[in-house]
Amino acid sequence: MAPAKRYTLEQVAAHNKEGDLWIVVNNDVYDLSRFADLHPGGAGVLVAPDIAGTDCTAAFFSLHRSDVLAKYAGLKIGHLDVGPADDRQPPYLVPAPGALSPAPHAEPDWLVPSFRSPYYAPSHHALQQAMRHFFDSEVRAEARAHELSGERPTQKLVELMGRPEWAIHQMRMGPGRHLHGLTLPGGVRGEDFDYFHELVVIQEMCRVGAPGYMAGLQAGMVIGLPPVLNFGDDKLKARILPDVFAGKKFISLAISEPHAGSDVQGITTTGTLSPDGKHWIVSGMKKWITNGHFSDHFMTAVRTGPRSLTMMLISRADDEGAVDTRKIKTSYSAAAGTAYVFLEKAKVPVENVMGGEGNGLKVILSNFNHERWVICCRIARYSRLMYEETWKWAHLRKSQGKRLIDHPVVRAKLAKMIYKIDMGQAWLENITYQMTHMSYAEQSTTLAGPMALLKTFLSRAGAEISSDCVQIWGGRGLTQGGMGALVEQFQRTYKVSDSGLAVPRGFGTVVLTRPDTFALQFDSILGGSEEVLADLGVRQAMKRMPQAVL
Ligand code: HEM
Repeated sequence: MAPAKRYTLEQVAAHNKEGDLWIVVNNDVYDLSRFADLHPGGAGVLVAPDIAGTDCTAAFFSLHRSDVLAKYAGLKIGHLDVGPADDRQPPYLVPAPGALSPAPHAEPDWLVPSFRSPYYAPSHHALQQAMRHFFDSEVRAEARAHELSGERPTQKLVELMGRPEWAIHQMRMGPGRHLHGLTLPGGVRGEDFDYFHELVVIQEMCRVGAPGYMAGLQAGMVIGLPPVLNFGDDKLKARILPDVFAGKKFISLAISEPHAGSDVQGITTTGTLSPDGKHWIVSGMKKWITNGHFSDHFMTAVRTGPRSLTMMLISRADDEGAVDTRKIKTSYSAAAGTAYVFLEKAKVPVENVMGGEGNGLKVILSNFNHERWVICCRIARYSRLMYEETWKWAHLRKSQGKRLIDHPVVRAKLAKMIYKIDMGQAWLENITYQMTHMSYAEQSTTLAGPMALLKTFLSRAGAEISSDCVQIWGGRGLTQGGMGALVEQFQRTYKVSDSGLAVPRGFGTVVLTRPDTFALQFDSILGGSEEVLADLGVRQAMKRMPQAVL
């Protein structure tokens, strides 16, 4: 490759008018002669005397994200000649794909070079590096574009994630036999994959900063597939798992309904056994089904008797025409494919029943702790990303002659963000450590309360961080795209992270009201999640209280 051309500032200055317009940004020279009329910020700003033909790096970075330079790399014609090669360090640091952020507190402590952690081994670091590189270079650009446009993730990308060398869909299902025999990114042995590895995958995904798009990227699988893994027989697993893990087929969890969003007892989707006993005939309607619009399979809660709820796998291909879906408009990105699912006498083979007839509640509840933990990993990382965005912005943006960071009121808000994100991550890692050392049954009894309180804390902290970020960003925190894009998205979508996978599917919190009945509360739509989960945490603690303590 020929060496890039080098220009002096004097040479650049000669191109300073409409039709012949060069500028310097971060030691690179751009020819904007033909782009000026297409510039989203207008041509006028570019031909202004303090911009045209000058090094306008500071002005540029106070108005654009560094992604803009990557997207418009074709406008670059060479480098600024700044003397000996050793001096050519650009004024603004744009981290390369895969790099750690140099901004303080932008990474959890275990990734800060001078910090030590008892939880993470070399294999966690190796996986983190591989995941960071993958998501920065393969996913970020598509994710941010589709978050705005509402397009679902491309099939090409979903299949790339499913390739054996990445196995990302498999890793998102957590530790287990489905990973055995695999060599995972970073050289991690499938048998060694633990909850900290899973945490790494989830948190690296979140860093891309596109919550609706990320929901479109197999979130339905994360909540819809566990019953197949935990209750499906070998034949069913062999039929369903390979294509889902390869990213060729999609699965959703289909529980919530328009009339029974918060109360599973009210589920009206009904199944009756066919006269030959070979099929369930299922009719009804589901709502808020994440990925539903493009899913091939639906893990569906079906009423099979007055007091009997049964989970069954309903596939479009099993009864073409009996399963239909329609997209629902949401406040988060349409990329999530949130949908209605209509079932019209769908014929479901009896072998597709999960965990036995009438055991639907057991199947649903079996994944609740894990699902809440996944949500905690997500909110913790999204909140940190919002802090990072705002911290960097506070250094770029000037107001009243000072940078925002030089105002005590802004620093006070950043301080609150930092202690919340670092506390949340530390608590999350402690709980994750307990998970790696407990049996599933032990986790259910011992960790349900702490997990509920952790999620309450993280979702409350996320709401407060989002609000403080918008205050600092001002109007840019309220307009889509551009500098404040991530903060704007988060204030509009953190309820999705808050209740995570629960909002789209309609349930978040299980409240055991009587031993034989239960209600599932919407997590954040009705605003009850924090209160309900906090109460669950306290009630779980009450169970552990001896009869009398003086
Ligand atoms: C390589 C050169 C440039 C490219 C490729 C570029 C591209 C863009 C793009 C894509 C946007 C839309 C918002 C976003 O995605 O961030 C934008 C907005 C804007 N640009 Fe540029 N731009 C360049 C240089 C400049 C320069 C030198 C200035 C003058 C200081 C400028 C001023 C603006 C303004 C005022 C906006 C609107 C910002 C807002 O809505 O807050 N641009 N530019």
